Amino acid sequence: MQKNSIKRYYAPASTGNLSVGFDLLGAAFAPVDGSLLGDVLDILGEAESLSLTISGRYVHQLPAATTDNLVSQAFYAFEEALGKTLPRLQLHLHKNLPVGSGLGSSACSIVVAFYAFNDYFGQPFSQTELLQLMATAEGGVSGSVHYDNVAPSYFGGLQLMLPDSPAICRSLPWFADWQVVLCYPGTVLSTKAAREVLPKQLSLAHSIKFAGALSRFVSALYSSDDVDAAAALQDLVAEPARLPLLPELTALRAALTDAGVLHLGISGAGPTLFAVCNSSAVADFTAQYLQTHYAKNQDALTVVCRLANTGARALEEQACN
Ligand SMILES: Nc1ncnc2c1ncn2[C@@H]1O[C@H](COP(=O)(O)OP(=O)(O)OP(=O)(O)O)[C@@H](O)[C@H]1O
Ligand SMILES: N[C@@H](CCO)C(=O)O
Repeated sequence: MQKNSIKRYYAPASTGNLSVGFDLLGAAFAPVDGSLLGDVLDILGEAESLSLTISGRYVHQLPAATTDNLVSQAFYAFEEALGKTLPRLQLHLHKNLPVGSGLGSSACSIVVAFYAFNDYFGQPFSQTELLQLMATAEGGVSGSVHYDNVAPSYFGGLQLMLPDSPAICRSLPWFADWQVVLCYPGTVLSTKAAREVLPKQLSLAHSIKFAGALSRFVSALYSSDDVDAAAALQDLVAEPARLPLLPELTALRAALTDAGVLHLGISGAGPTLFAVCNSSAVADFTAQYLQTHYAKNQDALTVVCRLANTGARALEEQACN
């Protein structure tokens, strides 16, 4: 029997904001146990028309029509940006991230799709062009263009957005001993809805405080000052407005701070929470604590992670009959 090879691509989960940098900071994460946490896209071959099949733990949270899937939409956006008709692909998405979770689920599917198409069709777009296409697609979902999920999912690491500079974002240092526990409770919170509650304006004093906290965090990273970096992790923009959507946060933060957690914050637009820890013992305790006190149903997901040093990539080619 003849064997065909399928092309397999992966992009990691991400946390936008990282509390201190609303819309300007984002990090990609990978489980400490070496497993993958993100969506996988297979290009099975070419066909007369575009097709998309989907499997995975969170397939039930996706729109029923595959034409509404961001992966299908990414194909047509990629083709339109290229300005020429492309061969139709047979695609299969492994939907491993929960939708409307704050784990950058939409960004993850978008990133893996654009990355895969660019690789498959011979890299017609530069990294910056591809990032812009990803951000535009993400903006179509959330209602406004922000790079803090697509950039880390594409490049990996902790990314600072610099939208007015040619590179759009830059990688920041991180602390080797920092682990991040991600806990998705199993309930859906749409990014669009969580953005509608945000303040439309900030006062001058508030803007200065926000800029000061982000500058303090970035400066602490470059100075290898983990104590000051942890102290700077304060959300002065989104959290006050979103707290009514996540009423458990205050009590969880108090309990986990007592247990040695450096910071507990909202991952992206929520409802996932992220906890920064500087030892495996505290991270493991935190994962158990959040799973017991924050997880709400069978869709819940709690993972102890480290920063993902690599972002979107091709996985080893798979042989199939
Ligand atoms: N492949 C896909 N992955 C994720 N969402 C998809 C996909 N295809 C279509 N969608 C739709 O896109 C929307 C994604 O919503 P939203 O941006 O709130 O989720 P999210 O990306 O998980 O959140 P966040 O950006 O806060 O992490 C949903 O309406 C969902 O049905
Ligand atoms: N910065 C975005 C991230 C969404 O995941 C927000 O908080 O709305």
